[in-house]
Amino acid sequence: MLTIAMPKGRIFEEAAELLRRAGYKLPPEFDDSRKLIIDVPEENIRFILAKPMDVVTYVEHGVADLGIAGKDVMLEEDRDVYEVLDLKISACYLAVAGLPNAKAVSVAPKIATKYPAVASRYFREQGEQVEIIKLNGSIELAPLIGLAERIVDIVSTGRTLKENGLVELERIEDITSRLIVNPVSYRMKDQFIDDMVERLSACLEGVN
Ligand SMILES: Nc1ncnc2c1ncn2[C@@H]1O[C@H](COP(=O)(O)OP(=O)(O)OP(=O)(O)O)[C@@H](O)[C@H]1O
Ligand SMILES: O=P(O)(O)OC[C@H]1O[C@H](OP(=O)(O)OP(=O)(O)O)[C@H](O)[C@@H]1O
Repeated sequence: MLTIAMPKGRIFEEAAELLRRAGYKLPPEFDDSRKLIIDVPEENIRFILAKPMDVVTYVEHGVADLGIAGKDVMLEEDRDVYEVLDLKISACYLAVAGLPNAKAVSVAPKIATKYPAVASRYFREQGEQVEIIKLNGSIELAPLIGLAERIVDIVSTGRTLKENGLVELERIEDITSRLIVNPVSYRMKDQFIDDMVERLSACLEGVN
């Protein structure tokens, strides 16, 4: 039996839809349940429903063979898992944003973000010394209340930036969700995993 860590929240619906298009018969309870473990015996699959940031932890520790995780999480976490397929769902991007016409700060401007590793790496590559402030959500608040000069956050429609009077300053990286695999599972259950990768790839053909 394969165990797949599925992210709750935004990614869930698109991921479930993709699995169904690939021919996996997911029961109706899948879409509207508070259960955290859902067995689908007909497919020989157990799904565990986890927070998006935790999916990679379950897969790294081998309690899930596979998982679906945003590239943003992969970039932030640097875990020992294989990324085997770009599922091309839940598209968004990471960007630097701030108030328009903000005055330049001479030493180490403060950057608020849920992605401290991504932000540190980005500004190091830019040769800019910054101070990173880790937040867990509502990142756009930080420049509005003077906690930070800029933010690094996910942008999708751009609505949150706009409605809070912020502007995008630099685009860091495009993000989509990825199929990730535990390295040991990859060797032990390879034909099951290869089959899933093949079926999902076939669905994605022609998707840009
Ligand atoms: N507009 C968006 N904002 C945030 N994440 C997005 C957006 N669009 C797509 N994504 C993808 O969805 C994932 C986040 O999903 P979701 O918003 O459900 O979780 P979360 O808010 O990060 O989790 P938590 O409940 O821990 O705060 C991201 O990792 C990213 O890959
Ligand atoms: O460009 P948009 O379509 O407006 O989407 C981007 C916003 O969505 C996410 O926040 P989320 O709704 O997950 O809330 P959070 O701030 O609590 O993480 C992200 O952190 C941005 O704030």
